[in-house]
Amino acid sequence: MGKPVVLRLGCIRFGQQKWEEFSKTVDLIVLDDSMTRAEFLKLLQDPHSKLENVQIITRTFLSVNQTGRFDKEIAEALPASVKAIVHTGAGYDQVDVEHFNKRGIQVANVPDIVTSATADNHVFLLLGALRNFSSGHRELINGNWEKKGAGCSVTFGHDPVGKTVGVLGMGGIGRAVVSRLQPFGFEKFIYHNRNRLSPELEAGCQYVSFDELLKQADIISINVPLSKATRHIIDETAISKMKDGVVIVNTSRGAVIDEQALIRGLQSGKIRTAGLDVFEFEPKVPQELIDMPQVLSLPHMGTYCVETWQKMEEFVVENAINMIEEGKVISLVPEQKNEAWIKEL
Ligand SMILES: O=CC(=O)O
Repeated sequence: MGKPVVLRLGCIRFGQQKWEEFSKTVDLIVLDDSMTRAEFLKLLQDPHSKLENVQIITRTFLSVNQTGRFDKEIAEALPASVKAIVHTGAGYDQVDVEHFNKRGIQVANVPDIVTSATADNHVFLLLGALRNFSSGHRELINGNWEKKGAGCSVTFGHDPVGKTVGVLGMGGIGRAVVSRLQPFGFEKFIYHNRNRLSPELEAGCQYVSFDELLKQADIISINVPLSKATRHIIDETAISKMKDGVVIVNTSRGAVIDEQALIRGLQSGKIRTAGLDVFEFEPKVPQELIDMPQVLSLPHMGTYCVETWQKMEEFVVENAINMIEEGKVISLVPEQKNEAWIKEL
């Protein structure tokens, strides 16, 4: 029997050693970076192409630039040999799981490894937005400190004291954000999830409805995955229910917020400041958001730490090895866990 065939989409940055060892045990296919979606689809459908027997496909977030989303069209075009898609990241919104389900293809992500780095990034943006550090940073970079003197024209920020943080999405990352923020002296932590957590996981945070969270929070910390249910969950209506001068922090996915509504909210002052790592149409960022000094922004760097990234890339290999040896990935995405065909494996 030949070696298992693995297709890797996207490049490896820090986990080369593990990938190199792995590549000795499999037939690893790496496609050219310049490949387009049309070329990828053509290759998948060609019965004589090198992808004919591929069993496992690993992909990175940025490989979407070559292949586009892993949607119905790709799911249906995959050769029958494909048994698993392993995504290098926690958020797998680029993969429409239902269509892979229909074909009995397992989908895996990298859940826990990203938690600390993403939560650190969130806390940086939250404190930075609360303190209006983006405004100060721009004054310094633009030379206004020297010209105008101490304080120049920076807008003052606010203390954590007396403020309520509303956490939308208290999964692993939301909880890590709360535990990091607790020593800073915030007044209260409230959260909203589809389901209430156990008291142990709540760790002193109060469970509230979505509307109550919007109404009570001085700072809204967004940590929900992007899905049909959460796309534009923060829209014009939601923003209108928030406190005047609210701070919004988003490190999950841009499309959780209606970006145009966010811009209007910032322009009117309803939203005082925002800390953003993610944008609705990445890598495109609206000029309004770039120009506003009250927006502290990063180009989706939540997991960009050498150590975290290396572990993510290595975990993808572990998932692939488990698939080869046991017929199952390690970290199956939650929506597949109760599928009958999975239970039979
Ligand atoms: O955005 C990063 C991730 O989903 O891991």
